[in-house]
Amino acid sequence: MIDACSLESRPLMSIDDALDRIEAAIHPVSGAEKLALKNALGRVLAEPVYSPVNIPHDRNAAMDGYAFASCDVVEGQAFTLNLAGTSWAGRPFQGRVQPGQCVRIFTGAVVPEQADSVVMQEHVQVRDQAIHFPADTRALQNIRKVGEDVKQGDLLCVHPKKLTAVDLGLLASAGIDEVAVKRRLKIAYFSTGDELSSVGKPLESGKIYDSNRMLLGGLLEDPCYSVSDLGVVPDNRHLLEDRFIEASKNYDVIVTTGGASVGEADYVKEILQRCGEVNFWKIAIKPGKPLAFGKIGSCHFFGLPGNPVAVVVTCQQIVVPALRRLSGAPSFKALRFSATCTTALRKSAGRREYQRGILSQDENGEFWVASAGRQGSNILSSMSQSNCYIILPEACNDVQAGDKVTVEPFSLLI
Ligand SMILES: Nc1nc2c(c(=O)[nH]1)N[C@H]1C(S)=C(S)[C@@H](COP(=O)(O)OP(=O)(O)OC[C@H]3O[C@@H](n4cnc5c(N)ncnc54)[C@H](O)[C@@H]3O)O[C@H]1N2
Ligand code: MOO
Repeated sequence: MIDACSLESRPLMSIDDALDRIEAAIHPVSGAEKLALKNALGRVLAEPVYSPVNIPHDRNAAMDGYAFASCDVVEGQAFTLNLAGTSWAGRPFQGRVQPGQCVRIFTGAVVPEQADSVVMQEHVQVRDQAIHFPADTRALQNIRKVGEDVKQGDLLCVHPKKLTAVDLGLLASAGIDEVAVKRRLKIAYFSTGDELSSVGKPLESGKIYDSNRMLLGGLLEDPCYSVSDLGVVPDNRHLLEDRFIEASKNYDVIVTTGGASVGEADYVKEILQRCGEVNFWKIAIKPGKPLAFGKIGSCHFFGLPGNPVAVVVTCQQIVVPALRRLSGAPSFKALRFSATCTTALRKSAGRREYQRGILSQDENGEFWVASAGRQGSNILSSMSQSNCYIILPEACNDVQAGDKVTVEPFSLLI
């Protein structure tokens, strides 16, 4: 698709252009499967769901109290009605409410057909079977109408939608016990590098523990993905090429880390070019510059840089949005807003930087952010201590304490 030499000499592509190229290259999977509702949390709905019923199904009481007919009320006058029986939630009153009668009723219980009002029990006086209603009793209150939440035939859940706990509750309230969801994506990831040793083994001289597979395993945890850890592949052209080709036959997406740059043992982009297509390589972000995106056969390929923080940033900012698109989920924009930076930040113009920050909110609602410390793309400890990205635009230089910066919290809870 693109030749290697021209890739080397180009100015770096912006992350916005890279995201546009990914959007153009990736189309949602078409396969779907039926799932029991209780197993569908986090999955992407494959078709819209309409309600087969009215919710509520029956008129029912919103309060514990007494149900009566408004025609028994003379406005502005106290009145007394005789108790005809009880309507329990799940066990409706079976008889007819005659003029001059009322029914004991509990929240959620069906309101007898002849009644149109419920008064809270705190507002009446009970003497034997006679219920005394005060002069200020209001009729036509405290009744939930048939279909007031959802009407039969209404759209319950739009598609595409990633089903939340609330959606499952809503679908259950309509009696739906099975939904059609998009099939799960098959994703493989592996680390590349001769220096890597898996955790659990003693560390030989010159080796480091492989943290990237642990990172990716966590970052790619999602009910829409079936994720396979394919281990560590050494820096060997033939082995790597074999692994790429083999994995591309069995997975929708391959994510690798390491070997994406220009060192003598960095083979990822070269092999991707030989056995597939490179869509782009290198983007103007820090960390994460030497990211390679392309395809081998029908399998999408993300070659992430080896530095662990670059893995986190590229996975969150680039791979996850791409996977969401492929899974059929609607696109999702992370919340970004302005905060006052309390520390100076080093930055040179050129690449967009995703610095690690610690965000807080004061009692006046103002947002403040401080650097989480050292920003090297090998410094995973400051990433672990941070709770947001401080996003510094390409053209931005050093930031002074007191400057406004854009932040993106890792979660909505800071
Ligand atoms: N001459 C240049 N050198 C480098 C450039 C450049 O443009 N010109 N870019 C730098 C940038 S930016 C990055 S990011 C790294 C990325 O390099 P690679 O993707 O080729 O990654 P490696 O060289 O394999 O590893 C980099 C670093 O990360 C450690 N690593 C690798 N895998 C793991 C793992 N699974 N767990 C933990 N740590 C890992 C590795 O040991 C290296 O220290 O290139 C710069 N160089
Ligand atoms: O892009 Mo690298 O991740 O800056 O260090």
